[in-house]
Amino acid sequence: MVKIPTIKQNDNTVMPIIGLGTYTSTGGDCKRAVKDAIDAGYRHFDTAYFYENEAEVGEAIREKIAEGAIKREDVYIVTKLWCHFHDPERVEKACRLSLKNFGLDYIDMYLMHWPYAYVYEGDRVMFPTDPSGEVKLSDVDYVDTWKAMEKLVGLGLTKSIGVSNFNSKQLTRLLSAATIKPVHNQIEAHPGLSQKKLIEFCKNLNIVVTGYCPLGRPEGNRGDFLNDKKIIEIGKKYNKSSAQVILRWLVDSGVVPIPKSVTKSRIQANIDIFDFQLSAEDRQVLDGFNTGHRIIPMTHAKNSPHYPFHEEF
Ligand SMILES: NC(=O)C1=CN([C@@H]2O[C@H](COP(=O)(O)OP(=O)(O)OC[C@H]3O[C@@H](n4cnc5c(N)ncnc54)[C@H](OP(=O)(O)O)[C@@H]3O)[C@@H](O)[C@H]2O)C=CC1
Ligand SMILES: O=C1CO[C@H](CO)[C@@H](O)[C@@H]1O
Repeated sequence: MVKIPTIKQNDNTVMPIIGLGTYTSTGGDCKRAVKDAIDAGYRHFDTAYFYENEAEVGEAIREKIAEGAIKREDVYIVTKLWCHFHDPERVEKACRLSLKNFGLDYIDMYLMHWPYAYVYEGDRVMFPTDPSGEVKLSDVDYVDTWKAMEKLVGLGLTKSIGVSNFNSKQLTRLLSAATIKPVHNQIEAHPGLSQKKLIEFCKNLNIVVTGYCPLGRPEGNRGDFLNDKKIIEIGKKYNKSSAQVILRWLVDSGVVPIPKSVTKSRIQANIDIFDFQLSAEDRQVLDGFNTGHRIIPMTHAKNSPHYPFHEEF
């Protein structure tokens, strides 16, 4: 079993520096993946209300606790408030819904999934749309949503709170109003979008960056970075796969990656990255892939005043 290093965060909580992503893991695959991951050594799990798999993640963890394999305090569970729950009146209810899905009494990290909001039309209506098919945006300010999230910590529903997909200006504005500082900013990070400026910005504020789509979200045989000859060649030097090289590069870049997999061998391999060190030269090669291209631009929200990607970083 791999022993994953941990990081101490700005609220004194501690988190493993790589986790398991779970977006699109459903239908039994998710539960099996979380259990395989626990066996492999993972102790950090990333999900969201939006992924509709909190129940599977919770079931896997509760079964592993019942088996005596882990204790609740050994695992770090991250989930997220979806955009239709931003109205401060809905935040506590949304968090309690997630806890009910998990079958647990606290979350480790509750993130605001995006800075922009949607109109609420029901708990399960994730993308409320108008007759022309446009997503109905709401003008709730993320600062007001954050104020409601701060109360969740006092209620003991979550140990920590953080944000996702916030740009540097939004973080600055949030910090000027916050009583509790965000612990995380979860952002897209992979060789094509290395996010050096935002990572440095967050580091200076002592905010941990967790990185989504760390492998560039490969699907089927469309491997992009995973099939790249230069990355494969680097891997050969260390007897590692291109996925392992990329994940190690992210960790060395100050990012906590959360690769998703439902494949046991990949789940195991993706954390087997702590027994080698990339040379400065190899890290530079990885740095050279940055094009700034986003896999997840969420352009349907570009007219929201809180859309994050109009800024440089
Ligand atoms: N905050 C946010 O807005 C967002 C957060 N996220 C979070 O980040 C996580 C990771 O991002 P995600 O979009 O899933 O993309 P990833 O970059 O993690 O790619 C996942 C894909 O890579 C495959 N894969 C995993 N490991 C390997 C490997 N070693 N070799 C080859 N293929 C591999 C998986 O296949 P298979 O499962 O079949 O093995 C899956 O198809 C999400 O699952 C979610 O938890 C993601 C997007 C946005
Ligand atoms: O977490 C997420 C997973 O990916 C989705 C896009 O495919 C995003 O909408 C969402 O933020």
